[in-house]
Amino acid sequence: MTDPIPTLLIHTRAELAAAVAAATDEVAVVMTMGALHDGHRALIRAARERSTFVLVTIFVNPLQFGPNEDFDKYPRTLEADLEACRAEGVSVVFAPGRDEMYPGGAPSITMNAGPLGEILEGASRPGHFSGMLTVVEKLLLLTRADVAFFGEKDFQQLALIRRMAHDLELGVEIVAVPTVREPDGLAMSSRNRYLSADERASALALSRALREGATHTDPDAVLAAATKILDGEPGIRVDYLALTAPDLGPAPPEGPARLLVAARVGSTRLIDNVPLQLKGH
Ligand SMILES: Nc1ncnc2c1ncn2[C@@H]1O[C@H](COP(=O)(O)OP(=O)(O)OP(=O)(O)O)[C@@H](O)[C@H]1O
Ligand SMILES: CC(C)(CO)[C@@H](O)C(=O)[O-]
Ligand code: BAL
Repeated sequence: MTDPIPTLLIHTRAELAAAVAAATDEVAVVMTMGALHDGHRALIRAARERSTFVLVTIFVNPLQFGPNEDFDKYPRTLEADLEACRAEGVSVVFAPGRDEMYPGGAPSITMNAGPLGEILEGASRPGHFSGMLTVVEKLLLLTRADVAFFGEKDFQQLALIRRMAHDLELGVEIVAVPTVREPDGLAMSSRNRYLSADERASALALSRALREGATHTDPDAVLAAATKILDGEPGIRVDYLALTAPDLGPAPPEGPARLLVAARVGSTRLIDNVPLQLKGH
């Protein structure tokens, strides 16, 4: 059903300030890099349940891409994104250009993601989390967000944003939304559109491995079951398979814990994770 309030598309900080000043409800923010899919729409719906004023940001942030990553080819689909936002009753879409986000060029002062920014995704993508946190912090301030919604699909990102909000007293509530999957289990991701049919079939090994691992309650059995499936799929190159606690520290003997995976399928890098119920032993 289309919301009766038309979605406003804006590109500048001045327009954003005016839109936020006119808000008559909590400012509920969903940050994205565009190429919206049903995972993003779940975030938007969660935000809509919370507030009548939902603000979606669309910005492919150059600061969080490494020199050999996919910044240039990252899908940019503003018209379709706007349609999705209209259908979900979004009040405002803020889609700034690079100069609007980083006037004067790349900032000389950026966020430090700390030790949690160095492991897993951070080890494979140096500087990624510093760039991500820098833009998230700027967007939280520019939107004057009361509450912001992030997907569990990017679990380490979510953990870091929570920690930044806590450690720096940002005064914003961070809400996590569970991962939305395709019917066959593949976690939705804008990068799935890079996959050929064969690569997509290979990519299913990630969710299958996590699902199989999560049927076990002993950490060694979890890892062994997941590894067996990943090793049996020649079309992927595993970057890491890791069992961690919710804050991404070492896993405790009792749950809750999480199983995370990252792998390359052709030239596409995908990530996924699931919660675990571990038993003490
Ligand atoms: N399948 C999903 N389920 C729930 N949330 C998701 C899903 N995919 C992305 N999100 C969330 O949407 C927000 C914006 O993510 P982003 O625009 O990077 O999309 P993406 O699909 O993760 O893209 P990519 O993985 O290609 O970078 C993030 O909070 C992210 O965790
Ligand atoms: C949070 C985010 C929008 C910051 O650029 C991005 O990392 C993403 O889309 O997950
Ligand atoms: N989806 C997380 C943002 C990134 O991969 O750059």
